[in-house]
Amino acid sequence: MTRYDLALIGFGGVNRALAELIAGRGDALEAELGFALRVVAITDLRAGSLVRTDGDGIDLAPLLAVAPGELDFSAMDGGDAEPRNEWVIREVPADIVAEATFTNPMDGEPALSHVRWAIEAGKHVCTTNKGPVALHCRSLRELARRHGVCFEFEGTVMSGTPVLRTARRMFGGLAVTGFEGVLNGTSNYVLGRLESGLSFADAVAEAQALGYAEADPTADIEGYDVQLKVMILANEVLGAGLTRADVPCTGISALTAEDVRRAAAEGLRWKLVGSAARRPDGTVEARVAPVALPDGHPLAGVTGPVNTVAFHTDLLGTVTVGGPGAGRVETAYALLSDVIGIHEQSGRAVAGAKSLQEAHRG
Ligand SMILES: NC(=O)C1=CN([C@@H]2O[C@H](COP(=O)(O)OP(=O)(O)OC[C@H]3O[C@@H](n4cnc5c(N)ncnc54)[C@H](OP(=O)(O)O)[C@@H]3O)[C@@H](O)[C@H]2O)C=CC1
Ligand SMILES: N[C@@H](CC=O)C(=O)O
Repeated sequence: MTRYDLALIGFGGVNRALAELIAGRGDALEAELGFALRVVAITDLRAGSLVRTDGDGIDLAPLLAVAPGELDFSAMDGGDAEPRNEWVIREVPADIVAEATFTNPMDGEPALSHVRWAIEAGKHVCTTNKGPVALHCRSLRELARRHGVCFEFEGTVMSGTPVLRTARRMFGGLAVTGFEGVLNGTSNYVLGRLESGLSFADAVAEAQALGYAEADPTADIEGYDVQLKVMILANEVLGAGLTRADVPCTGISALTAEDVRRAAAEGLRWKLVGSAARRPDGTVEARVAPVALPDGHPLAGVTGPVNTVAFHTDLLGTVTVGGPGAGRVETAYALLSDVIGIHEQSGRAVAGAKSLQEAHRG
């Protein structure tokens, strides 16, 4: 039976939920997926680092019993008060690094370094962190290719909803000409709560408590989170090569509760829409802006933390993908789907190597 040893970098909502998945249904996953998962290292800004590479690795249940803000690895066997990220990523023997620290829309750090260190150390990486993917995907992919490892990031767009894999695997032979979508769970949740009478501040606080918001919710409200997601989608699906400067961005902070309620009374729904379209000269135009959509519009009915993106294609017309856009468990599932993707690719690599050996022998 194959086993993957995981190092979790950042132990907030998402990686904690991944640990819960592994602790709660590891055996069922093993039976269904054909591989076991063992967590051998965890680092976190506040909790420090914890490394156990013997036996079953880190015993997750006692950690998960401690409230998130109160975890302290320093007194534990294999623990340290410092988050020794570089040492853990480079030196601790793990197969896969799961990166889920905060998204930095300016330069992608510290996650960019975490991803680079892992790849340089010959480890597969999966991340939900939009910074390194939106800003440095091409160079990280090339680095991963050179080191023969996988670089996976399904959770960076629409959380656990498999929009990137759908576009990559299912759109072969189609020309995608553009897309538009509701791509941020927090702002969409906030707009809905404003409509039902809540204040802006209370609606944002709810989204934070529910695990939808970024560590700094300004990114959700001012649209930077969607800007990164539009870059990732456009670069992956349209081959665009967009930078932040190419994606003008307006968030929802200028909208008042009164604006939202008045629009609703007139049959309009304010949505924060991210879009990209191929111009006739082949370049790609993209933007993020709030739009008041008429009730019948396919994106007008997208509520709460749900996200939806409509891809425009030549052969199928519009293809719409929808599902959870935020949430701890939903995003942890994206990491699990990345691990499954790594398993499939490793399987293919092993099968390829075997058939090559067989060809040489034969
Ligand atoms: N939650 C969601 O719905 C989704 C989240 N994402 C992305 O996933 C990532 C994680 O999200 P989430 O778990 O919700 O965020 P959290 O803020 O809950 O967790 C991030 C954790 O990483 C820790 N951390 C920050 N910097 C470092 C560092 N340098 N070294 C070690 N640990 C560090 C934080 O510590 P401290 O709290 O002390 O700062 C925190 O515990 C983010 O990049 C987010 O954008 C993507 C899709 C959906
Ligand atoms: N803060 C983000 C989380 C997922 O990327 C959102 O609200 O959509």
